[in-house]
Amino acid sequence: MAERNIIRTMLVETPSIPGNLGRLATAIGLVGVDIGEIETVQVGPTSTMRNITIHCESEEQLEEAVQAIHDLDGGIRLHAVSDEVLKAHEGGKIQMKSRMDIRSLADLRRVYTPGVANVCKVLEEEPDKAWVYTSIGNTVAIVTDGTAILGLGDIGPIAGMPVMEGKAALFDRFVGISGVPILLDTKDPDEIVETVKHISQTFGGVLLEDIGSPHCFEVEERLKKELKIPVMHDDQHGTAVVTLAAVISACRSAGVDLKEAEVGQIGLGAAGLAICRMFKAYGVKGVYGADLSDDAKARLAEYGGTPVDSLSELMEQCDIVIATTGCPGLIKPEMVRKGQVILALSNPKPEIRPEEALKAGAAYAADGRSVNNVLGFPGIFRGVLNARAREITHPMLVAAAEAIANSTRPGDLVPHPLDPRVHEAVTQAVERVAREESV
Ligand SMILES: NC(=O)c1ccc[n+]([C@@H]2O[C@H](COP(=O)([O-])OP(=O)(O)OC[C@H]3O[C@@H](n4cnc5c(N)ncnc54)[C@H](O)[C@@H]3O)[C@@H](O)[C@H]2O)c1
Ligand SMILES: O=C(O)C[C@H](O)C(=O)O
Ligand SMILES: [Mg+2]
Repeated sequence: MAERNIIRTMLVETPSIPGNLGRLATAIGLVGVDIGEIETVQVGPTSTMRNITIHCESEEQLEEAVQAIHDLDGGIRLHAVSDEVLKAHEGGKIQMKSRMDIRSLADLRRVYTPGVANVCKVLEEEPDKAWVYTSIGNTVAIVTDGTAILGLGDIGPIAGMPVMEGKAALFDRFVGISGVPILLDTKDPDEIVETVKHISQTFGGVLLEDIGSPHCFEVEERLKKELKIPVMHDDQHGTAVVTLAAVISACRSAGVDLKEAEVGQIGLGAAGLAICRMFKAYGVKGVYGADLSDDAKARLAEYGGTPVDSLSELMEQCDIVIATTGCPGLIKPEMVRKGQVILALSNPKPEIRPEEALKAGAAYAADGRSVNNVLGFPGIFRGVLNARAREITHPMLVAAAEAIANSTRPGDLVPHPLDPRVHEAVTQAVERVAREESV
């Protein structure tokens, strides 16, 4: 099936004559557009108004659908076409809310002055109690400099805010953590590190998001060293955790020993390099990697991977291929080898669509919508915050990957992100390792 990323809602009026809705649906379907929800908004004496959600491959296809409805006779009328996704973003996706009700003067005095002063004094004497008497221990900064927003590139922090708000919404929804987006107007590693250090007391942890390579490596390493709270670059380690989980599942289903498999990676930036490091540490012997940048390939070699110059050579050689380039359509169906596992993880569009890869002979294929770090980062942070761990360690990440793989139904590569059990399983696994490490 083709990628249908353009989602619109059409407000259509149909005269109340049986068969009209069928004619309308047929006209839309004939131009190749998918129909999603249909909501009846008004039933009048002579006609019915409905909101019809459609999923299109391109703007041209959307135009064709609009024209097809205009061409219908019998009084069917298209009143409006709206972008519901854009509309859903009006006002933003998150907000800071009070957990206390303030209705009486007594409430006011408890929440605010003078009552609050006593709490301040308690914390002055014992700052550690901030984890009990403030929201710090349940709040994570989501920090970006806007340099690698999804696969859209260096589009700046403001353009990246919808992604950061999305991550905050996921934190809240899956593990009850308050995520606070922080947009940095600098790409300079020294300035990023200094800024995050100066604001870090506000938070129980720091999630670095969509910070491009190679400066993301230095930024994360320095912050991990200099801060007393857990820091994780999601695009590196969140992605590596989920990728390892998907590959463990694929190998289980196929009866293949992952350690003996040949793994090929296309794109060795933040995500790609961390995946290589994770696989090598897991004991995978053959990790091969291609990238446009020689520096990126040199970094792969430092971690024990083998750089490869040609994409087709890599595709030919490897049992498992993982792409994180941000380059849609980079893998052509004719490059796919029968029986391969293909994870084309770039968002918003993959290097090859799973349907295409499977048709071309892949045994398992997935894209970045399902093999997505949303399966990892919420539970990883919940786990370390529960245990009050000061850092996120490699054994915690491996435990998270195994928890995700163990929560996967036979035949699937990863669990569904809306299944609360996966976030609970990751939380418990990470918390257990964190507590073991602290004794
Ligand atoms: N599914 C997920 O959970 C997930 C997580 C993180 C990143 N990603 C996706 O991975 C992609 C990369 O993200 P990143 O943070 O690693 O970015 P990045 O900029 O750090 O790395 C991208 C790398 O790909 C290389 N590259 C670009 N075009 C290439 C080509 N044609 N052939 C070979 N190499 C090429 C670049 O040189 C760079 O080293 C993005 O599209 C992002 O959405 C997905
Ligand atoms: O944001 C996502 O959906 C995953 C990942 O962090 C990415 O940058 O693509
Ligand atoms: Mg990201």
